[in-house]
Amino acid sequence: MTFTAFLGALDAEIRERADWGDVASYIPELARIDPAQFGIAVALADGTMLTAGDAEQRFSIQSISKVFALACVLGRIGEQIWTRVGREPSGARFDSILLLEREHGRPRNPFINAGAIVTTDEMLAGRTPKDALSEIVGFLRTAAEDDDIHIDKAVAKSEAETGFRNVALANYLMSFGNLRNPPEMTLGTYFHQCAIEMTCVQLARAGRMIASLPDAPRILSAQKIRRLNALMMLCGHYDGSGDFAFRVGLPGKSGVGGGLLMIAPGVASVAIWSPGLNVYGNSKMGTYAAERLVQEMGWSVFG
Ligand SMILES: NC(=O)CC[C@H](N)C(=O)O
Repeated sequence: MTFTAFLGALDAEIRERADWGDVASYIPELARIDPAQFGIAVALADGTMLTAGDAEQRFSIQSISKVFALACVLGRIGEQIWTRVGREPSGARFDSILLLEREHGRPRNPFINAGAIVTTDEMLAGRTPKDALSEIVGFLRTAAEDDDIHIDKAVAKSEAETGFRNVALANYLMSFGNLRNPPEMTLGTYFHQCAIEMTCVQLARAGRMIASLPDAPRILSAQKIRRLNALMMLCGHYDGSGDFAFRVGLPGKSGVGGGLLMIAPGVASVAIWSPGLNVYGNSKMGTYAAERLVQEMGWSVFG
């Protein structure tokens, strides 16, 4: 079977299934989305892009934005970010507040909400929310070589109205002196960053630089690429990170909009979208598709 035929068969198989998982209900704009959708785009080292299903459908990238925000901050202040946020798996839900008290307001890693709020706060150093957001969106446009990438303001507004846990996290960070800007300013920026929408094709293109594909724009140093991959492998799926490594064996980052960016270093950048989520808040069918794809292609970094 050719690679394209495999992706088509995977799409057809998934569409037969009834267990899509549940869409994120705590963000009303995301709660309205039909979970029975699936798209996949694979950018390969030879420059080809293979797709199946709803690969051209825009979706809310949500926490996948955390990888690109971190890449911006690493470019801006480098190692200093690690004084404010750790780089260990949390073993807790993406929006958990539990460890923050015990660890004196230093979030475990930049891919859980508390850590990403700190990263966004750092993006705001010396600039307006508008400028910080322009930098993140601009970074994604450069990485994808596609200017048609935008923020869905309705999703940002929707989350701002109901994101009470993030409000709690930001205030808690502030109480430990680990937030420099007013919580509402940092959160407003964070909600807009999470509300960036992209298609699977755009996201797979943006991921090419993290996969070190030859045709990717050279924006990140080799060391930063290694570190982003390490963090994605260990922390990219919250308390489901171990399960993802066990089942799939590649660095990845999920978002509560049902998106999944997965990196086969030197080989491929893969974006998958299916909005129904599993118990960890990661795409249910997306994770299944990732597992099937990696098995078929033998892409696990563990051989
Ligand atoms: N897991 C996610 O994608 C979480 C992102 C979402 N904007 C939140 O903060 O809750």
